[in-house]
Amino acid sequence: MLGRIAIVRNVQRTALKRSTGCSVLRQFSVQAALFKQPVPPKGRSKTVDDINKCVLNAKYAVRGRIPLLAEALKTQLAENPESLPFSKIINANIGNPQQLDQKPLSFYRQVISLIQNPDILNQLSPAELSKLYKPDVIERAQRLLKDAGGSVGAYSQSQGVAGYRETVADFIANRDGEPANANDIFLTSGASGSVAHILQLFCSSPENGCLIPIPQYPLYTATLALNNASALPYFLDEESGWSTDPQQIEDVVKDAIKRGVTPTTIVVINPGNPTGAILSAENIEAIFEVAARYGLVVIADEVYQENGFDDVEFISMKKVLRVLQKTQPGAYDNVQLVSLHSISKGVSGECGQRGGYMELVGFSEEVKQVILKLASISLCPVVTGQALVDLMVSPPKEGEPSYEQDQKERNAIHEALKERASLLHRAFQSLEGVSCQKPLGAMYLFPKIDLSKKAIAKAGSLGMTPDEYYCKELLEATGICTVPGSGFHQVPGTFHVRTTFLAPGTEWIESWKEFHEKFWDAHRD
Ligand SMILES: Cc1ncc(COP(=O)(O)O)c(C=O)c1O
Repeated sequence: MLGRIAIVRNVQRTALKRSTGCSVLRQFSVQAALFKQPVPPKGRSKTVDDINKCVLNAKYAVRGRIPLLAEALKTQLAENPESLPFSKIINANIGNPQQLDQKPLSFYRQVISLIQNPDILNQLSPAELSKLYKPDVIERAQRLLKDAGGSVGAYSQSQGVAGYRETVADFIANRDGEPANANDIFLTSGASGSVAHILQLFCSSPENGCLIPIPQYPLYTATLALNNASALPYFLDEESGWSTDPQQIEDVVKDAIKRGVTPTTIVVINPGNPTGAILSAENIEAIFEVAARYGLVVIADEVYQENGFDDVEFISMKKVLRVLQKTQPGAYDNVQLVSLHSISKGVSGECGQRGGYMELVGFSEEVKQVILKLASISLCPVVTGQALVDLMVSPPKEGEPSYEQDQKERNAIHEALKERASLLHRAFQSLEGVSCQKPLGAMYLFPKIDLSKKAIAKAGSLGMTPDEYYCKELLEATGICTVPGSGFHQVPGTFHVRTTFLAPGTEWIESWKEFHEKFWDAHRD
């Protein structure tokens, strides 16, 4: 009761204080007092103005304005299929293979089905089981379950299941011909989880920063924005197949230091997203030279290492580092490398299952413990995602029962991707005002579109960047959803569009060509 009276008095006092002639409020407070209604104190609801500015500043173009418009059009199509000039949305905006009809590899899913439902293993007789699953599927499922402590529903070690990390270490050792240690491997929720950990560690304020390639994958600028750290762009050279210029990298480092920003890390995406370029061993050596001179942690984003075409060999950064360390003893001992891989890409395409790993090279035990602490804050990555990492790095081997079927499926995916990449590349080459570097790997093309002054002015009048305007018009005319090059950053004054070549069929390529011709004619200067 006393509390209520106090509240009423408060209301009266506040109303009186604010009133200065406002009789309505005074009347209200008198009424409230009369009826002795409790007026609970109320805090202000939070609005966008209250949100952490770092979060507000972070941008992520692959799920930006154009994909949002695509979602709205998808809903419109579902409600009224005749209302648009196309019958479906083609999601060429994101490297999400299974959204675009890529079939999951049977071996993976058979093993996963058993570890998710171990009753099948435990309750069926061996004869019944062998009718459903090949022996190597059963063996792998049993091993994965045992390594995980019996159930994938239990938290694992924060660093990832030890047995799975052993498999990853074996894979790296075979790939590079250099030893790898399971203690240096962290299993993560996709490569994105690794990036979040490493950038959080070394990029924590505007006074330190990370060198990122331009064009870049927006995960990097977004994560740096979340950490309120500086992105230090270095430009890839489009005309020479998106090559990396070590002199320019060094200039960026020197310039940052002059401005009071300490460069701590450098990102190298190889094979490149969105460029599709693959770095040569010489290119990689030159990057390590700069990294060694300025003490930069090298983040090697190698999630597309399986996506190579035209026999251009992918060489891991770890392998090149080890060669440098052997041939020039002492000169590269200080280099620290974090290399990333993921189940989302390659022929696996298991983006939704969130699995990946990072290998740490050249870090002290103390630093690794801090990374472990960071990993333990989110307990552990999804355990089935971890199991898929094991499956990705150790597919059925020749002579094993699932080998032939698995190879057939892998080759079919690989060939389809290669064919579509070259088809789309040829289509872009044939379009007026468009040039496009030949993709050597990854899943994307990044054509340059020399938009006219008229198109640029029209975009400005709509409050859009010119490439965003092109993407919007493309989407509204054909249903093809792409990402404006500005989301990946680009040389000022140039305009690009990023598209995946994952979408099946060729009709969408034809409708893009038709759209472009009309757009071009309508926007001639
Ligand atoms: C270059 C690059 N790195 C990292 C990622 C994130 O991959 P994940 O799904 O493993 O988090 C992507 C996704 O498209 C990517 O293109």
